[in-house]
Amino acid sequence: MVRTAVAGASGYAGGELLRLLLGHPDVEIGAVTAASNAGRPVGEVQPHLAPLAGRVFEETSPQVLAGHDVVFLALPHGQSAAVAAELGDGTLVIDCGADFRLEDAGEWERFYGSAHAGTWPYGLPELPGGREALRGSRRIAVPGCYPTAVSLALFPAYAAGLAGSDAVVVAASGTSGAGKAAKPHLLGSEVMGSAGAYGVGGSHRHTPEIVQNLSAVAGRPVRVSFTPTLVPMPRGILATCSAPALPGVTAGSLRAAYEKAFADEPFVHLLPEGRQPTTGAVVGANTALVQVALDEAAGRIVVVSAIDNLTKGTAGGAVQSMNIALGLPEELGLPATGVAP
Ligand SMILES: NC(=O)C1=CN([C@@H]2O[C@H](COP(=O)(O)OP(=O)(O)OC[C@H]3O[C@@H](n4cnc5c(N)ncnc54)[C@H](OP(=O)(O)O)[C@@H]3O)[C@@H](O)[C@H]2O)C=CC1
Ligand SMILES: CC(=O)N[C@@H](CCC(=O)OP(=O)(O)O)C(=O)O
Repeated sequence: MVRTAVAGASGYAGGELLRLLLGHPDVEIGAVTAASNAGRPVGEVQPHLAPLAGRVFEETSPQVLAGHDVVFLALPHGQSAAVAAELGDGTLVIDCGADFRLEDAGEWERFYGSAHAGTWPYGLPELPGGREALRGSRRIAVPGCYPTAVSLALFPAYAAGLAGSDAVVVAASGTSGAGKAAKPHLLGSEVMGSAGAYGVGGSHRHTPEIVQNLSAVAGRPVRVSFTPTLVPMPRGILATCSAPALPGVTAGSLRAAYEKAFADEPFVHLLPEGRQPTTGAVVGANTALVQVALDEAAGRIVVVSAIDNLTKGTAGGAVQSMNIALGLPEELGLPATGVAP
């Protein structure tokens, strides 16, 4: 059995990690740690995790996290590096935060306003070369939830050389993407029955991560205009992405590129023509649904993807990457089906 610990287990990402780890046949759950909730029973804070109800959150410290095969970090940005530094190379550390995702230190400093901690292998196995980067790794940076939805949607077009360099993305997210901590704009009375944009004008910190992924696949710089929006639902991201269609691209060649890219992917499904992804269909699933179309009049490739931000967008992606790093079957313990209605 693989002995795991979850730091930040009282939060949304930590709670989703625990839900998935409870269903993983090769895993046992060791330490579950928190900050302000340390000392409280898990059942009080995460009532959906009934099998762990009697456990108590411990403090997040190197001593508590020592002695595990795998440590998942689901901590606020900037907290991971100090914790990871205390965990030796014998431990697989999987960071759900942003600290180790970006390769460009300048971009990190520009968007996060602090010193760059470094770069770890990136936990999006579906990207070209993604699995190879993770096998045997002892450190993994889990992608941001928007970059997961957007990169899965657009990388096949860039990998096949079908798309020009200017991508435009508008993505809607459920409120759990913002974490559990109380924030005025997330009050029920502010969010219910209302949708709005934020991080407009290229200022959202996921922009450089999306640029990094698509540029690596394209082999040239890709510019991305990314606008996130907040919509009144607890979970889910719906990303509507477009890029110029290069000369000669047809609806047939585009669809063929996407069919090829996802043919062997256990968790990414290209929907039959005419059906569109919905977030409701992936709630609780480690699945991305994708549809692609050619807008001939506009000369643009349009791709829509849907994920659950907490599952494929965070915790599911983290467990999938753990499986690959440890040489376990990639799909082990991961739900591919959603909860409906
Ligand atoms: N929510 C999402 O969809 C996604 C989240 N992530 C990433 O996952 C990480 C966690 O996010 P999320 O679960 O949403 O956030 P939450 O606010 O829901 O949870 C944060 C967790 O971190 C703990 N914590 C807070 N401050 C500290 C500290 N100084 N030291 C140690 N622990 C601390 C909290 O403990 P306590 O509550 O006990 O104070 C809680 O367990 C973030 O880095 C986020 O970027 C990544 C992708 C998507
Ligand atoms: C709705 C909402 O607020 N979403 C978050 C993104 C969540 C996520 O993936 O972010 P990390 O980079 O923090 O891991 C945001 O826009 O900041």
